[in-house]
Amino acid sequence: MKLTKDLYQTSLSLLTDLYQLTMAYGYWKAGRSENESVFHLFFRSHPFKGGFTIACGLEYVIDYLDNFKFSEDDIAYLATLKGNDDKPMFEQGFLDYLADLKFTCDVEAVPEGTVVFPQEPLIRIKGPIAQCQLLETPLLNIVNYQTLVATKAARMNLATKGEPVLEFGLRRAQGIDGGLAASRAAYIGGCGATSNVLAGRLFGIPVKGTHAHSWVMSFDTEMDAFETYADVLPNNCVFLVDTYDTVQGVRHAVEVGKKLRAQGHEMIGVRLDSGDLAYLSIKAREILDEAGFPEATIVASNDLDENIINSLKLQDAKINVWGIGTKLVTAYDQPALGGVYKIAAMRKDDGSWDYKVKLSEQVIKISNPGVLQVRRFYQDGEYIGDMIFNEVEKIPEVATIIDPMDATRQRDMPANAEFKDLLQPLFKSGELTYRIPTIDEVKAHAANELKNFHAGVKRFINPHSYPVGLEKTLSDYKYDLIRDLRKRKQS
Ligand SMILES: Nc1ncnc2c1ncn2[C@@H]1O[C@H](COP(=O)(O)OP(=O)(O)OP(=O)(O)O)[C@@H](O)[C@H]1O
Ligand SMILES: O=P(O)(O)OC[C@H]1O[C@H](OP(=O)(O)OP(=O)(O)O)[C@H](O)[C@@H]1O
Ligand SMILES: O=C(O)c1cccnc1
Ligand SMILES: [Mg+2]
Repeated sequence: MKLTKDLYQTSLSLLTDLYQLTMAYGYWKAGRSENESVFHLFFRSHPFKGGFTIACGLEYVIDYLDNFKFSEDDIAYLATLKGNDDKPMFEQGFLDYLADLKFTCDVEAVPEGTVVFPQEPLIRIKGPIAQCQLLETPLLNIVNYQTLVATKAARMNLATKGEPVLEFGLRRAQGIDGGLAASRAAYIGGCGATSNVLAGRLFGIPVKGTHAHSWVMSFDTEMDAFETYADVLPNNCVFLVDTYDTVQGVRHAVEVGKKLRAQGHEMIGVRLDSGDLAYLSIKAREILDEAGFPEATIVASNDLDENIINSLKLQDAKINVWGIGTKLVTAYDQPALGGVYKIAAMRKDDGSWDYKVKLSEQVIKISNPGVLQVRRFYQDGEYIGDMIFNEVEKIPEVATIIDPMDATRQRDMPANAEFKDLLQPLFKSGELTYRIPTIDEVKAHAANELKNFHAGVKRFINPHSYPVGLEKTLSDYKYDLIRDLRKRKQS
């Protein structure tokens, strides 16, 4: 395969599971492909046993939808697919339909960087069912991973309490696109910069870095290595001090730092990459301070995550910059977000909606019917609860929310609370109507959002569960529908 030509210049419309295409074929053949439907993309529980999730990936989704089209090359490939009888899987009429297909859906979504909760639709797609169906896999592929990594990054940045986190993960990321998407999501989640130069180029993220052990090892002495680096990049010196003996390494950095200063440059600092990072950072701080480098930064790296950062903070570690790779970009302790995409309504001939529910023995897996919107209530600058409601039905004055997992848990939102609706219009009849924010706006939005939640939601151990519920008439309707479906199942 010629990687760049075949993979990166192809249309992404085939980036879907085969069953989406066979279902689209079925809808078309049965004369149902244009029937209007509503699908929601949502997840069922927070990753990392946490209390919050940062929505991410929407700009990719917008780009995907805006370019959604089957090229001649795609159609030619689909024409080669065969069924079990060795005959073409799809008839020509369907391939012609795909070749002429234009994206015509209405799309609403929660802006990237917004803090979101289980059961809340992140994206809502309304339009011809064949189109909605084809989008399930690519949308989940994009949103699940970026949301996961943005959330992991936010947790790590909460742990460092404002000290910069540098994302160093490219070498451990899940392939080429994984590496790029991770760098983007990590930046949105709060990281200050990435080592990934292509991500810097593509997304406008700051790039930063130090040097590796190989640099030191390629010289006869550590001093030689530091001095040569200082000659070449006098304004970019973060010396990696742990190749042989960390304390000795810090002393060598100080010596080179003094020479740099005499030449009018300032050493940025040192990096620790092994050993007891609490003990060694305290020791390094002492040496640097005594030698007249109180401003020198101490960067730490080595399999860090939010829990180790917390522990290092408790040990009074003197680390000011945190380099994190593997555990960030692989979302190490939970490598996938279980986001799903479910149908929630079909338009009837008389123009009204036929609402849909997926039954399950597990309450958490019963889907929510309706054309859903999320209303977030706030009081005195703090978010107090979210209400999932059916936008096309009238709702009572008093906002009562009912826990979708336990109908006995309900509460009324105060009448004087302010609110905002989270899902914003992106596409109207297939036309993009949304101003795509810059990545720095998205990052700032995520940081602001997190500030507005009670600290309990953000703690790592047994986080407070923020109130999210179904609006009362929606909840009642859902239970009626479930009872109805169960009765039908029995008969
Ligand atoms: N003071 C500390 N408290 C808690 N965790 C720490 C502390 N210092 C380092 N760690 C973490 O402990 C792990 C140490 O990993 P490991 O046992 O491989 O040691 P190492 O220093 O990398 O060893 P080596 O010297 O062989 O490279 C890393 O995840 C590191 O972030
Ligand atoms: O530890 P991470 O969070 O993944 O951060 C990135 C790591 O990548 C580099 O070393 P690498 O892991 O390639 O080698 P080493 O750990 O064996 O030195 C670097 O020195 C960091 O330790
Ligand atoms: O610049 C660094 O220090 C760096 C970059 C990638 C991985 N580890 C460290
Ligand atoms: Mg390593």
